[in-house]
Amino acid sequence: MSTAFDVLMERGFIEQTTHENEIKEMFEKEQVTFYIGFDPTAESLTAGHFVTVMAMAHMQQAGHRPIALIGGGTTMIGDPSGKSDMRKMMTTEQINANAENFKKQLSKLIDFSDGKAIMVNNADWLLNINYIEFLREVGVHFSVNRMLSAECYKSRYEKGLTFLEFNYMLMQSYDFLELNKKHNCVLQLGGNDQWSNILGGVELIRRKENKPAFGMTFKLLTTSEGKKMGKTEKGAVWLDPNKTSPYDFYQYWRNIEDVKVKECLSLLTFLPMEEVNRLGALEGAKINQAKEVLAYEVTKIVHGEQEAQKAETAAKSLFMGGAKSGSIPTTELDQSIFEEGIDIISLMDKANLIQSRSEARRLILQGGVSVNDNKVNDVNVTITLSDFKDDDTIMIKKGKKVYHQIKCVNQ
Ligand SMILES: N[C@@H](Cc1ccc(O)cc1)C(=O)O
Repeated sequence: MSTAFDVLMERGFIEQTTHENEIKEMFEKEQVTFYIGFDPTAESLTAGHFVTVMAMAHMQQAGHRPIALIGGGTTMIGDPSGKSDMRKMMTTEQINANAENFKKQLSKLIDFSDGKAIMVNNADWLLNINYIEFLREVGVHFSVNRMLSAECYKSRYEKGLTFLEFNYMLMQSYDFLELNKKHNCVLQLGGNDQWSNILGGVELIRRKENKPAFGMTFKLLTTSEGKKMGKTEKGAVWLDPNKTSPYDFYQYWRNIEDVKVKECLSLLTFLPMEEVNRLGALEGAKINQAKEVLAYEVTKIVHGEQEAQKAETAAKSLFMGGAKSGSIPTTELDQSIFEEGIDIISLMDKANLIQSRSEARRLILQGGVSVNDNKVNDVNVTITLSDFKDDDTIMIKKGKKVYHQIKCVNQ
């Protein structure tokens, strides 16, 4: 029997664990109550939160009990972990409104019926803390020297870390202690940027209560350039359909970089690993099949099957509609060119789509060129025979409106 730990490990979620062997053993023996915190700093959860939500869902499916903590109290402070600037201070009204949205979204993704999961808001205990009592009970267990060397604050020393934010770690640690006492919560999970905050809570419970407590962090999804995934030129990819339409949401995953497809299938869908491995091994033009499955599955989880189907149909018909209308300018090129392979810029040049190679390069880097509905991310990408569809054509899209067909002919 594979445990929740095995599942998360096999799917590539786990980045760091505090006590790996004990955690493994615990997962084998008992139902574990664990928690993940979400600070309602915006109107909606984002694609960035989605990895941790998926981990929560896998844990729940394996029979463990999630606590989703909404950080109504911690958001009053603002987590400085990994941030180069201090966040704008938010009003209580903003925080409460966002918290309501977070609750609704989480309730769609995790099963909260019959106590199978618990939702809490740390405003309920943090807002009433007595300063002196808190310092004597909690503050006494934290070493300022150690806190100053924590990885998560490194990026802040240039611009300065305020005392307000410096307290954040203690607040999050206190949450874990509170949940440990109230709900017997023994494990905190989170993105890898949360490692120091999680460690703070683990050590607080161990010192103050003399009880076991554990922490584990997950991989953060990044692009091949190391930037946070789930962001577009227009901003974050939101889970709220009013902020990012199910169609745009679908298209984001449909146009993901080739090298990220397998990782996303593994972390963001429930497909069995055999299927993830099969799809992840597809190459050349076939990788588009894998991207279609990814986009469909992620959209289904977040927006439901109907919206996923609609988005898929719309994406396909937009592309096919363009291709079939007949009015699309077409350039015929000999098959030998594609047997050898031709780089995208030279191909666009042959089709008279560009004034200069530097224009083409700029366009591609801005994400303004796609081939067969796949964004070209690399100026050196080579087009070969395998990119052609059954009717010997490929579609190049330049900017928002210019479609151009390349027909492969055998002269
Ligand atoms: N600090 C976490 C959110 C969080 C808040 C309170 C907690 O107890 C745990 C986690 C984040 O920024 O993502």
